[in-house]
Amino acid sequence: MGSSGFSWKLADHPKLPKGKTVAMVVLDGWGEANPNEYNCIATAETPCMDSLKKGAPEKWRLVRAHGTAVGLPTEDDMGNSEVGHNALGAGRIFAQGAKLVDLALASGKIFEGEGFNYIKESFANGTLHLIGLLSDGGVHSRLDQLQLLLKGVGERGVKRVRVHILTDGRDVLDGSSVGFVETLENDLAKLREKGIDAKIASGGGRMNVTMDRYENDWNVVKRGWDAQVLGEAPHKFTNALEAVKTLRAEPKANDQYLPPFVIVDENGKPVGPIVDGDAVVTFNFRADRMVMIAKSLEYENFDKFDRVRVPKIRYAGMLEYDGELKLPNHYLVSPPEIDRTSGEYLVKNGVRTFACSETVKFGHVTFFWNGNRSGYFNADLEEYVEIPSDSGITFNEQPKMKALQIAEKARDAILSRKFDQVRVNLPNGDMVGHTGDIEATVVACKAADEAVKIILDAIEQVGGIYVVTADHGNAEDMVKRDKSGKPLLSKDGKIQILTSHTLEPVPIAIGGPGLIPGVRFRNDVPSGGLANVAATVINLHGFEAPSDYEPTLIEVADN
Ligand SMILES: O=C(O)[C@H](O)COP(=O)(O)O
Ligand SMILES: [Mn+2]
Ligand SMILES: [Mn+2]
Repeated sequence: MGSSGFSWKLADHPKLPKGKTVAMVVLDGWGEANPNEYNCIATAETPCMDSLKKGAPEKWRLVRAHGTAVGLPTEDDMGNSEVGHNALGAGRIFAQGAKLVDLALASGKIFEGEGFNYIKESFANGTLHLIGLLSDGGVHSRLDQLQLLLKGVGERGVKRVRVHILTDGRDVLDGSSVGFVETLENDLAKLREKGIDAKIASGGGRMNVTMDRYENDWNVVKRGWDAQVLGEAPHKFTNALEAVKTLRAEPKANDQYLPPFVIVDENGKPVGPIVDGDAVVTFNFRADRMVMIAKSLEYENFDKFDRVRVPKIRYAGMLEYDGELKLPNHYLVSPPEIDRTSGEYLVKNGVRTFACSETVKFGHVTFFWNGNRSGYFNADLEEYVEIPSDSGITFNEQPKMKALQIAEKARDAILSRKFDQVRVNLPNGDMVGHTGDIEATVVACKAADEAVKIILDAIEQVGGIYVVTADHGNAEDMVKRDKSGKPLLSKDGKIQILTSHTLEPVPIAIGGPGLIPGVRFRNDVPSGGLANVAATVINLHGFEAPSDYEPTLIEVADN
């Protein structure tokens, strides 16, 4: 124990034994909603998850996974993987990036910090480039924050601004990109009225350009580099609105996957390549899909693709995206300090941990789980296994994804008895849900359910315990609804497919032969959320949770 009285040592739980293998299963994008034709989870055959639900209320319940329960600004904010896994792993609710940026913009502190002062030095002789996701989704970025940033730099001496847009259609409705570009163009026109040379310089769909994650496909980042830095892309337009409208008119085009484009002047010259002396800000607050571009902009030694020309720039992230890598070096807003996560506590108390997912969600059960920290706490006690995801496809083409392989790895880890906690993320409901393909999402949910069954069977064999939950909703509702809950129709009478997450609560189930008699969900934490899960899991490993953690969801009744 240090002089402050702090200790990593967890007290023994008075009733719950140690040494049981605990499987911690996170179904990504798996919320609870009434059955109907747009609820892919209800439509799919999910016998395993259905049987868990029969354990309600003692072994199955719902927890909150959106809004303030996960540190987001308002109850209208849907949950997402970052805040969901942060809460699951850290056991406390931290004000998250979205909120911290809001506060920094409202107080003006964002314009006084080290990061802003650093990029400001380029304002006199260079261009300020803003790169990020253009939508009001609030998952990775928010349009109103970009607007305030533009206004703020305009008031602080910027002479030339170029915005490199990434269209969304994943956290917001497909087709909404057009309206967001119009709004941004209005704002840029206002800056021009003030004598600032402000334009959109390039663009592309977020899943095709720049916003890859966990190094699944560096080509995505390269396409962005080519357009943003080199000013090269297969499509050239003189105006961004025309670009987005034209590219969207192609068969099967959608906002998420628009090809890269650059904006050129009347002579065909790109209006905003990034050159020596410029400043760059990536304005997304969320980390996972900014780490790769941050590396490409910041690292001197970089071999993931040929950058061709590496401009000498001042670069800042909206936030620091990786606390362990200190990436990037400069940022406008400090990230939440997510410390003392359950992963770190458990490892420091000797709990041997195995974590696994496929690439697209691998960082969720490692990096996000551990408070946006990469790497192991103790490589002797931990093993993190990444199964390579398919790349270059949309996941409705392969809706089963790697669920089976993840489950088999988890099963083997459980049966090996080398680990006390085996933690996985099953991506299907979420990744296929984001494609908006209802049929494929039903297949995806079935595959996830089969994977859960494999893991629970292994837990049965070793006398262990399982915790099955989810990080936020997605596949349980695939249609945009009006306030009364009725599906919204577009002008041509078609339903509007919801590709995004939802505001729904998620299930949590506990069980397995290792659960001692009397363990059940308490009924005095009705508003429990994802942050209550960490204390629950710590208890199931036989320890008391740290006193400042959100309360456990379980109790041991005297039988
Ligand atoms: O990044 C994404 O894929 C979406 O914006 C959010 O999905 P996730 O929070 O489940 O990763
Ligand atoms: Mn998720
Ligand atoms: Mn998602």
